[in-house]
Amino acid sequence: MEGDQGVSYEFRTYPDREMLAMDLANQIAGELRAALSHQDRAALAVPGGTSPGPVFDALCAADLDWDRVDVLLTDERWVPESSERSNTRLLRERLLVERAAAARYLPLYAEAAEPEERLAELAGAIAPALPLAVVMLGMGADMHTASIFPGADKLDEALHDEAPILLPMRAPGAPEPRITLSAPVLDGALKKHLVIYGHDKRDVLEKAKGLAPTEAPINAVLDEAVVHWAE
Ligand SMILES: O=C1O[C@H](COP(=O)(O)O)[C@@H](O)[C@H](O)[C@H]1O
Repeated sequence: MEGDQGVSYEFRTYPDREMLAMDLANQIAGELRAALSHQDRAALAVPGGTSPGPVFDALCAADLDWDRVDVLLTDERWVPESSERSNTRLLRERLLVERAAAARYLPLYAEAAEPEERLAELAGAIAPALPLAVVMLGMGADMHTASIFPGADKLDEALHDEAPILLPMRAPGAPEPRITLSAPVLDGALKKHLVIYGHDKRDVLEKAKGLAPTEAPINAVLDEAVVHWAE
């Protein structure tokens, strides 16, 4: 296990991204099966961005009771699904296909100019699905995870122990408003996986060690997680 200051995680290195994607998809499928063996439904939260696509490609074919799985994003850019920047679009194209098409999708976006207009309604649909059985996370070069960015307007609220399920978020590095699951919801998942590729992100994770979550939001969700890394 690596980490410090109360944040301890396992770091797994893979020979390449393909192996990482296959192995992680198998692990997540196994964790969902295990959850479904003792509960009616299980929730899986997944990131958007550039990293998760290959894992989705493998996971969508997993043999499990997808009709008892709730799938949601860890965060969304406040853009319609027609946008290239929509995380929902990625999910629909690469995860909610094949066997996984039977899963129930809990959206983080609904048509409105600003996330605040639909926040209560979206959070209300997610509440019964919690706690998450499994969360897969990504991390940006600025140490953000989901849409919990350093310097964001609602950073403190999102990190707070009593944070609501969902928060709208605006940050200097994010071109559009965001909506994100809060840190306690992400951290409360029974199984947590972080996927990162390349030496730059490995260095970023190393530099995050010892930093407060306000500087390195990834530290708010990393304890007891498994980090999956390939070049
Ligand atoms: O904007 C986002 O960025 C992070 C990291 O994305 P990546 O492309 O560097 O993997 C992602 O985890 C998050 O879901 C997404 O909205």
